[in-house]
Amino acid sequence: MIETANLTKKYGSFTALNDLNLSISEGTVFGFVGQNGAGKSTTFQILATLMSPTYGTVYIDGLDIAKEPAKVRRLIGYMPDFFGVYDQFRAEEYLDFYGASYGLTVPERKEVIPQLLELVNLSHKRDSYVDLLSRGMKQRLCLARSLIHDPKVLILDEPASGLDPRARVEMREILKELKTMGKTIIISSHILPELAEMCDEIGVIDSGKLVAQGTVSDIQQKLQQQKVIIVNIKKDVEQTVRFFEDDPDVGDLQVLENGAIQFSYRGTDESQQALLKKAVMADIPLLGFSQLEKNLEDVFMEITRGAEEE
Ligand SMILES: Nc1ncnc2c1ncn2[C@@H]1O[C@H](COP(=O)(O)OP(=O)(O)OP(=O)(O)O)[C@@H](O)[C@H]1O
Repeated sequence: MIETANLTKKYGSFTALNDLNLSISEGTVFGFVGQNGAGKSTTFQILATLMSPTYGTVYIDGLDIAKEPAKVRRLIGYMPDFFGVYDQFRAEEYLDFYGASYGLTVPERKEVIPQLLELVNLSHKRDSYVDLLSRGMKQRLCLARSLIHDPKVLILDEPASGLDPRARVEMREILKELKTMGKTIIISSHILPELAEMCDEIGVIDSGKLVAQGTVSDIQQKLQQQKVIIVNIKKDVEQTVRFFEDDPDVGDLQVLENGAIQFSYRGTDESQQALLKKAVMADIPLLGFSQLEKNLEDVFMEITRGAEEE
């Protein structure tokens, strides 16, 4: 549904996007994650036909966005990260204004606007002035606005930013509903765990490059090839350190304050099993031998740091 090839954007001599290749199939909720300044908004503005790339192509539903931008705009709903709301409008009027600008007739608007207000839980605020709505409500209204012409594809730039946990959960529930309606959704955030909960696939962008793409578990697995092992012992620290240091797959070994030994391990699951067996046979007084689970935030920090060091 969304295909980018070698997408590159330069601002003067600064490269904000560097050969970005994305492939997002229909009905997918795709999370686009990266730190501040990674290139998320730049990508989204290009996808939304608001900015031209310096180089590269984008196809949305088979249409080349450079050649048929008007058709593409009918297909997409875009929610920018900063949105101006027209404060003098009430919520319902605001949607009516956008509906009219998309060419919806009065009867069409009368039908669709109550449905959208219901979808984003704002039916009770239909007559409230937009500037009196809370941040979360404004964000939901903006989402409703991006849906007014029933687009197939939604491009949502940090829709959950600045929301409190409750408002984030509400936003997540709405996105789930949109997914069941068959929409293809690309959504950005700088918080990986937040996206992981609601997305089928994740792309990680760093300094304008896509550094990882796949399902959340794919990415986690890929990044956990270098494991961290913790060995708990109460005695024979030196002998234990020597034993593990002898293994070629062990690195960065250190004795922690609580006396446990920690090291990184490059071997396979099978060789890890063999190492544990060998330790038991060698009478190492093991109390514990465990693999440190990295959480998603650790994983994200690791990949983005990795790209910086290249
Ligand atoms: N109009 C512009 N002129 C020059 N540089 C720009 C312009 N717009 C963005 N940049 C730079 O391009 C890089 C990518 O910016 P972009 O807004 O796409 O990042 P982002 O991932 O959306 O960040 P954030 O999470 O902070 O919104 C940044 O270094 C930014 O400073």
